[in-house]
Amino acid sequence: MAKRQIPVIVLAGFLGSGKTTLLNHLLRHSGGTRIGAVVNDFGKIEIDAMSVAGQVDSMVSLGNGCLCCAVDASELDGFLDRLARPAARIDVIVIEASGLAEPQEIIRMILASDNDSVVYGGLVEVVDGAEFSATRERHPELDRHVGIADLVVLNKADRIGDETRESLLETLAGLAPGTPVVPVSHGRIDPEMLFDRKPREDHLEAVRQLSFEDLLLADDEHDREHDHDHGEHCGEGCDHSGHLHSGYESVEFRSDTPMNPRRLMEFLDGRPEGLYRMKGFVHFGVAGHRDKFTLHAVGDFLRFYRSPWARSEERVTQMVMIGRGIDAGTLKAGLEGCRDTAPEETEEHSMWGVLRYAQD
Ligand SMILES: Nc1nc2c(ncn2[C@@H]2O[C@H](COP(=O)(O)OP(=O)(O)OP(=O)(O)O)[C@@H](O)[C@H]2O)c(=O)[nH]1
Repeated sequence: MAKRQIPVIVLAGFLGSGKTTLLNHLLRHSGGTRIGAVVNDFGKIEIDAMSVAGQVDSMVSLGNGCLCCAVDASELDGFLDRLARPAARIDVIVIEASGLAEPQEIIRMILASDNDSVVYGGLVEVVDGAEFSATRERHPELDRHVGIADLVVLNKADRIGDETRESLLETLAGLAPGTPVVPVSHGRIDPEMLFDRKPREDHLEAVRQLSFEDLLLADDEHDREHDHDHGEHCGEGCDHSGHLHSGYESVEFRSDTPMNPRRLMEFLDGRPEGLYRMKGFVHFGVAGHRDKFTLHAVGDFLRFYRSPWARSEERVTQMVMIGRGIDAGTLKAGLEGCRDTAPEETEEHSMWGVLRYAQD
């Protein structure tokens, strides 16, 4: 009998298009299918990895830099080996590329892998319905990404009208003739479009039999060992010219001191144009608002998602900012100026500005 190979699906799409949202949707609706995820964050603080962890059967994180530029593909190979080993009983592997990755480079790495337990399973390109037209003007490379996709997900359908949607569908059909394009909101595609779901009972059985602690622990160790300083850009020694991420940099910010809501909103309102993407978690510590506020900014879009902190979670603010022509020093200084050493004295109405953009 032929050996069963595990499909490796690449999930790509520009910054903030909804890849993590789609991956989380797949993980929640996988039925009995065991998904292994490889998450590639562009910034040093692994916000995407943190947003996916806990929902997935097994995850490895390729943080800090762009996978597509890895000089040495063996790191990805090592991760694929780990996820594909029979004991992990993974049915499908999804690689969430960073929002600035060149998908064809990742596909090339998968095809070049000498692991015969895995097989390239296709490219899913997520398109941000609200931003695509503008982003495409700045980054004509995106047309090529759509062109090589096996499935195009026109996401954020809820943010566009019928006319825009029809016009985008037409544009996408022109860029990828014959490729299915599915308009959705919040990445809610039918998982069967990507893989055959197995019955739930088998899944429960599998979960009972297996612990993935070892994999996660091994990842931590691996991350420590490979804490190579790629610099705040992608890396030295790789030729980025013509790559989507050329000129982009990421800036990280972390604070144990809570943030003042009013000052943070002023900072966000005045964020520079080149700062396209922000994501992270904010701790305000203001009475009545001591929850975790997950922050997402994509272009002009800004949203806080409010949720309780997990018991084990540190109450810290962590943020990644990605953009072009941004000044790391100015951004960090701006955020440092938002720190609030006495949040207990901050009046509750200071939160109003934040709450206007918040949802539970
Ligand atoms: N209104 C709306 N918001 C969405 C939809 N899908 C995702 N979002 C929001 O868009 C923001 C970015 O979503 P992510 O899933 O983090 O995007 P991403 O592609 O993983 O982002 P990067 O990894 O930074 O490239 C978040 O605030 C999501 O909640 C959608 O269909 N509609």
